[in-house]
Amino acid sequence: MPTKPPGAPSPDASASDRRGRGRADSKRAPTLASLRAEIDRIDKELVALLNRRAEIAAQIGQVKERDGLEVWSPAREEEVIRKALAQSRGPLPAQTVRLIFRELMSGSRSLQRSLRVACLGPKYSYSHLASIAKFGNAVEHVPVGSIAAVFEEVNRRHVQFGLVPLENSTDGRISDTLEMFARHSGLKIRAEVKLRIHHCLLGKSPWADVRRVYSKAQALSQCRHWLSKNLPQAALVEVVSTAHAAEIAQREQFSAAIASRTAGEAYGLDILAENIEDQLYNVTRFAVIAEQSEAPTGRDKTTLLLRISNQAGALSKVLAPFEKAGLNLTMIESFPASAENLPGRDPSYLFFLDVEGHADDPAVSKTLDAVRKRCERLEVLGSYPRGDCVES
Ligand SMILES: O=C(O)C(=O)C[C@]1(C(=O)O)C=C[C@@H](O)C=C1
Repeated sequence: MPTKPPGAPSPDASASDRRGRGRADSKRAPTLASLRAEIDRIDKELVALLNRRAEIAAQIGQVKERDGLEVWSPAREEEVIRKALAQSRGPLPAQTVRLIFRELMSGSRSLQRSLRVACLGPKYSYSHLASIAKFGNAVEHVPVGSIAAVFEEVNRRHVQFGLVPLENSTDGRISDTLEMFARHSGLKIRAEVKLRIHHCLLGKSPWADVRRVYSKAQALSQCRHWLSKNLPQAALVEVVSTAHAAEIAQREQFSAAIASRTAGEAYGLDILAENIEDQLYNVTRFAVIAEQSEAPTGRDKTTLLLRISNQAGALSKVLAPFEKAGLNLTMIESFPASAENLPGRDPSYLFFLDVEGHADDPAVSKTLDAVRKRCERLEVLGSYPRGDCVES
């Protein structure tokens, strides 16, 4: 039941009652100045506490360096955020608590070591937003020109991590990323980021004058019905990223871009329409790629790449051990093994699978041994903590 604010008249109080009580209460009612003084006192304590926390994080950094441990621990960060959300009784919204703790840990991490993360740019692409959602703002986000370049940057050790899109709930797999994994990239998935995607139509011309709409192929596809209904006259033009589309719309007349609200603000465009994605639930899953994957946390997922012979029943034979062990598969994607196929031979297929659990869990490890015997190639692309969906 809603509680009555202190000093508020009860609904049945008479007007003279209220006038009398109003005079008495005005003596006790907090003033703007007294409330602000209270906030100043709390802020003083908060700043001291935040810095105390940062000092301890810096000490953790020294322990990690001594023991040769990695600075970034996505599992621990998820745990800290989960505990903070469970302890919070409001009135701050959960999303605010999450953002505060994300930035707190981002700043603490940067005291231990400065990190660089490559993602598909330019700035304010959804990959960049996913990188901010995972690492916060106290890392160096390095926007590059293609998904292949993200892999390259990590492989050459120009950055510690890369962020690449894996799949979208409306539009399916991101072939450029799967193809890079298929080419024996040698890199591992270290964490996942599930980002809720809200698209905006951004531009400088009135909606009715828009002749061309630029965006990444997946974003155009996710807004296909909205576009055909609302902008049937416009030509749809695919470009490398949504943020690049925003850059073009900034300088070209009668053009618009489909990108995030943040990209619109960054590139000085008007929001002509928002939330134009066809599906209410439009989530892209990104992978953080690195040289190594994560240790088990008890709440993990493993991504596998399989090459299966082109024979009747081969796939069901390969999947049988998962069923026998009661292991849940959360994704399966087939992909032509074009780089490995030879002319004159039946084409073979690669399969990308997500299985719940960590490759070092005894049940998963035993199952993978059985699966390995039934396929032509099995690669563990990474075991990592399962991520929660976050707003972009
Ligand atoms: O617990 C750790 O390992 C820390 O380094 C501290 C901390 C934090 O600020 O809470 C910072 C960075 C890590 O990625 C995880 C957590």
